[in-house]
Amino acid sequence: MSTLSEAYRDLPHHPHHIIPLDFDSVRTLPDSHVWQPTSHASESEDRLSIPTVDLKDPDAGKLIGHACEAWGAFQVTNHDIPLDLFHEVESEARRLFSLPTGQKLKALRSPGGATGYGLARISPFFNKYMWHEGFTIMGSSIDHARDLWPNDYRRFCDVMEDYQKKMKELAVTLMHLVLKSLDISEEEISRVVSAGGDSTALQLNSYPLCPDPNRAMGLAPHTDTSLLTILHQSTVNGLQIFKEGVGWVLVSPTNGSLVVNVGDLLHILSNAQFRSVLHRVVMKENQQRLSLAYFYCLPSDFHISPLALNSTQMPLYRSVSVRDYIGIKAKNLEKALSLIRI
Ligand SMILES: C=C1C[C@]23C[C@@]1(O)CC[C@H]2[C@@]12CCC[C@@](C)(C(=O)O1)[C@H]2[C@@H]3C(=O)O
Ligand SMILES: O=C(O)CCC(=O)C(=O)O
Ligand SMILES: [Fe+2]
Repeated sequence: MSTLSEAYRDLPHHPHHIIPLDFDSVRTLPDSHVWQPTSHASESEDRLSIPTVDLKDPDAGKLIGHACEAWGAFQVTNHDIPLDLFHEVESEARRLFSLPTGQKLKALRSPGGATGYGLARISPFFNKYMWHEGFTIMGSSIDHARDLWPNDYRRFCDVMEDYQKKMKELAVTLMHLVLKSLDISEEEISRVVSAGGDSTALQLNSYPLCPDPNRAMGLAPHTDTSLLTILHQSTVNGLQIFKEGVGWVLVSPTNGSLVVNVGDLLHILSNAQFRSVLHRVVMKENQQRLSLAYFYCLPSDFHISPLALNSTQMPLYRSVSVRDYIGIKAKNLEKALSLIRI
């Protein structure tokens, strides 16, 4: 099996698109980080929100299916992940992002690497920089953590491992419900879900305090490449998802609930019945914002094609390896799905 990180090895980034700004040293927003003002759904539409699904509801599978079809996203409650764990991960993430820039750069993602400290991978597609720094973990974080805290890395690694373990269990539960709602056979469900187990990533996102939040962009519009993404947001607003016919809709953090997004791989697998959701992070508040995004993906040598087809449906996408899809998306951020359309 080929790990997910292998897929990024031949897609090196220029250091300009890896090294974040020294956010602590700037007093005004540099021109390189100034974006056009962002549009927003109207106030009445702003009251719209993505569906919330109680995981203990006997109808959870059906409700998740409807949410994925209508929104490509939902919030999940009653997931049994203790609130304390979110607080511990947030506290370790804060410890990391509050290190001096020179120290954080010791864990910088290498040009062909997938893990470590740096800008979002989508950075090269935009002519302005985002007000964002990230830290990507795939399994153990020991190598980077040792570089950051030579004598004090254990706690960070343990907390991140514990969180990834809990997230994986939740992702497996959600994947079973999602795929069942698509009427995919048990055999196919097991094949997909078991392949996903070792191809996951945890992204710690920080949106530092910004001198001019209205002209900055936290994270530019994108869809995730994953099957599913499970997101925890700190108490600060900023995440918006795009709903056709409505516009950008705010997803406010609610204590303990997690946001689940449909990613491109599930979009392909479901033959576009569940569409990967466009989302972004805007900087409206005068506070640092943190989020934890867990990506449930597939190994790079997995060949993905539409599975949810009845006898009258034609596949909309050709079969493609995850490695090739990531390669296509690395060159064409927005058009990747249309480039594999039959
Ligand atoms: C598994 C992954 C998804 C991701 C690329 C990555 O290897 C780890 C970082 C992820 C992230 C987080 C911020 C947004 C995003 C588009 C990016 O630039 O890096 C996603 C990537 C993705 O979904 O393609
Ligand atoms: O910070 C957020 O709320 C969203 C993060 C995100 O979209 C991502 O990591 O892919
Ligand atoms: Fe995302």
